[in-house]
Amino acid sequence: MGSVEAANKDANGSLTEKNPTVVFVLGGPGSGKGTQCANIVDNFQYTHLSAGDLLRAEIKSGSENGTMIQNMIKEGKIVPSEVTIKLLQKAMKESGNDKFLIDGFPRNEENRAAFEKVTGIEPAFVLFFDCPEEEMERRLLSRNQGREDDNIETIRKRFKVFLESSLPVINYYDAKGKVRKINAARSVEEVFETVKGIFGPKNEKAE
Ligand SMILES: Nc1ncnc2c1ncn2[C@@H]1O[C@H](COP(=O)(O)OP(=O)(O)OP(=O)(O)O)[C@@H](O)[C@H]1O
Ligand SMILES: Nc1ccn([C@@H]2O[C@H](COP(=O)(O)O)[C@@H](O)[C@H]2O)c(=O)n1
Repeated sequence: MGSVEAANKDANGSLTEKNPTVVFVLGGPGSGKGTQCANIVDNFQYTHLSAGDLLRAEIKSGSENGTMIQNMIKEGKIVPSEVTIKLLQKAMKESGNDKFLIDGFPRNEENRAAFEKVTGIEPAFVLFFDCPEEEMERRLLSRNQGREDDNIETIRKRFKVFLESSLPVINYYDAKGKVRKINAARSVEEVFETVKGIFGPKNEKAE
């Protein structure tokens, strides 16, 4: 048996010897996080969990939190950690995997500290997709997925929240040497070449 110090908590917050590997995937709205996560899942043994997708699914499910979440998303605000972390824990448990790309989380200091406290999990590293606002704005306005927050008014609010609340989280992990910063203002293929180099051959899926 390993030491308790070496142990993590499982998705329900109980101590376990199992060590899930978590990679946080961060970057501004429209920087290409979801697109690159899909490529990573195709090539490596990771499960992709998008906090935004989980919150949108929660609205659709008719949950009692649905209206609150919908209003927060429309305003580009960050939903309280308690809600998002519960959704992430459930999805982690249901996946049966132990390697996760957690996309769009932690979005602020409250998200970061609460996740660490509740799960005991520290990320292996943090992918940071760095992209100029003008490019992110162009991408979001032509995404055409019917998202209620892909309008110029909400996009501006999301950019502000990214700068004020999410960048400090990236800086926190950068000070710990955990950030892998990627120039996201290139083609999807070029960005993925860099991403592949970060994951390396170890977790690559067999052909
Ligand atoms: N490197 C790229 N070059 C051009 N367009 C891209 C690139 N990466 C993604 N896109 C497109 O930009 C849009 C936003 O990409 P994506 O949804 O992956 O971003 P995101 O960071 O996950 O956004 P959000 O945080 O808003 O969910 C999509 O329409 C996607 O097809
Ligand atoms: N940790 C998070 C992640 C997302 N949200 C809310 O969802 C919106 C959309 O997120 P995407 O990652 O899909 O762009 C985001 O603007 C927030 O309103 C959240 O609250 N907490």
